[in-house]
Amino acid sequence: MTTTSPSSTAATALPADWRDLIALTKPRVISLVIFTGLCGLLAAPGAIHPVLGFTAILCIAMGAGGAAALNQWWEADLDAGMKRTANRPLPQGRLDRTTARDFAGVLCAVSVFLMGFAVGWLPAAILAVSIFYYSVVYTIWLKPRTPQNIVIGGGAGAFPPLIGWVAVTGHVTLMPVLLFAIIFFWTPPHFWALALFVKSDYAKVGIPMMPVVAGEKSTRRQILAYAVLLLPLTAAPWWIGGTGAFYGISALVLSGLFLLLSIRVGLRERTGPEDRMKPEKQLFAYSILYLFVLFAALVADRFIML
Ligand code: HEM
Ligand SMILES: CC(C)=CCC/C(C)=C/CC/C(C)=C/COP(=O)(O)OP(=O)(O)O
Repeated sequence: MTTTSPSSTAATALPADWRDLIALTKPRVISLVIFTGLCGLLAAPGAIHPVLGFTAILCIAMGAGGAAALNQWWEADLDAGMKRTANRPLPQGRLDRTTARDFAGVLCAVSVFLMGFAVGWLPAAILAVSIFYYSVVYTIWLKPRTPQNIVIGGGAGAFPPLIGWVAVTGHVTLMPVLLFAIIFFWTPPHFWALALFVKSDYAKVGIPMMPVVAGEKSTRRQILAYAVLLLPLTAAPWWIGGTGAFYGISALVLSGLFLLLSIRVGLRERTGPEDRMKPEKQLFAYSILYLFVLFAALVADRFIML
């Protein structure tokens, strides 16, 4: 993919600004990715030397940032066509594509090798899989092809707590798999709530997101189905004895509210223009707060149980 606008050609001569490099890593989105990775590390049974723990989180941050940068490098032309993404550094021509690609490649490579040499090759392998999953499986393969792109692609952002956990314990058990599953099944309602109110953007650039292909009604029902599933799934770590009641009750309350907001979105039949979709915007905003607080409760519970 090449950026062809005259303004971007002129801008390739400019030195890369560090703020644009940071923007390439989608810092706001990956803040939650890093947080869930940190929570996986802190909730795992056992201990890790603080320097190694810090290194593991740094590697997750670099890997997630590098994968997000690869995503933006690949999608520069698509991003240029959508209102939400048109101001990014590549479509604006503030950064040249080669710099972006090299920056992304270095971040990804350093994250995997540093994780491998300093922390362990199992967390490094899972990190490599998640980078590949986001930048190739989701971005290149699934996203332009199927409305199930984020259902299958949801795996990409679900790995960090598993990586954090395995960095401490050295092996995969049911608990970190449950943490993976929680994020995996959280992703569709998180994203489709947003997709409902930016549907026209995706339609314009031909990305087959669920509301564009299956329509609003079907998307709303599917959001509701995932929210129903999240209620028992988020409580499962408590039921299997992996956490105490503090986490279990927090999960039920948080997921109960998630379900209520999803019912409001899921059962809505008539909607106005995209800028009037208040319940959808509220569900999207809450989805982010929800995951932050749920994972914070997991860690708090571990310290309560000690
Ligand atoms: C395939 C999976 C996912 C898709 C398609 C997706 C999509 C999106 C999109 C399009 C946005 C708007 C961002 C923007 O305008 O730049 C967003 C926001 C966000 N996402 Fe996701 N997301 C996914 C998974 C995740 C995961 C796994 C996490 C964290 C665990 C996450 C955390 C966030 C956060 C924190 C924001 C808000 C960023 C802000 O405040 O600007 N997302 N997501
Ligand atoms: C450790 C590791 C590699 C984790 C992967 C982390 C990661 C950044 C996961 C979230 C996936 C994500 C931000 C999708 C955004 O969708 P999009 O890319 O379709 O959004 P856009 O339209 O805003 O570009």
